[in-house]
Amino acid sequence: MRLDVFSIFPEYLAALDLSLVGKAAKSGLLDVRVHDLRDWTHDRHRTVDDTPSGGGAGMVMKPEPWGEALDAVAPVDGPAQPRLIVPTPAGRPFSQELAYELAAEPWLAFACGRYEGIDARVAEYAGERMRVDEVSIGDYVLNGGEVAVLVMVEAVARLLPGVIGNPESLAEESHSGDGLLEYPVYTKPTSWRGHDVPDVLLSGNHALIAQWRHDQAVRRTAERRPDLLAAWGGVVAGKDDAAA
Ligand SMILES: Nc1cc(-c2ccc3cc[nH]c3c2)n[nH]1
Repeated sequence: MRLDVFSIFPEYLAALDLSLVGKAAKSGLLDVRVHDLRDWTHDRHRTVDDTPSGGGAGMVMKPEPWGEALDAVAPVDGPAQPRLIVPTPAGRPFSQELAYELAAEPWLAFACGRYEGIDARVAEYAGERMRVDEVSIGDYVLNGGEVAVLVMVEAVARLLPGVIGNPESLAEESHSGDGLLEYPVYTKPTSWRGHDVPDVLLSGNHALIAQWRHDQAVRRTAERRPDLLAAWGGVVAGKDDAAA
């Protein structure tokens, strides 16, 4: 997978050189290219923003640098076009389902906005030749798209074959196949500062352990994300079990 990221703070994306994504890039599973949007400005101040049409507070990102950046990185007459992801509080919710969908794309491009956002015509223009998704990573407001891109790139990259060591662990995560939150995990020591690992996990009885983990996942989901439980539609062992 090729990933292009456009930002006026390219150093913000240095985190993509680390850990899982960094290793995937070094191994050739990912081709990560970070671009400074100001490389497509032509004035002495490398201007990327201007006042909002119609008035209002703050500044808006000018369309021209974005148009030139997209044309340079994904030429109109090129052999392929990326899927463009634009982080915004006004976007469709990012989800594990969308992460899996994006992980199947050969080429993603991320447009990091700043100020009050990017001139709306940029997404319109890009939409004439590539798929554009305006995406929110949650109902809270950041100062720019860079953090959202780091979140989405990590969520997507870890789904790529060969990126994480044990693909089986993907199946048991929160928001994975069964729609429940993941169960609590423990390791050694079995007793720590007066807190013990649940006995069932030391029993060696794999059927009992699996049942306990499922029950814990249902309980957690009922307590913390009743909305997911409704969607899950599974039979809760008993009202008391889930709520206790
Ligand atoms: N989910 C979410 C996205 C954002 C976001 C994304 C881009 C920009 C550009 C300027 N402010 C921004 C905020 N906040 N919260």
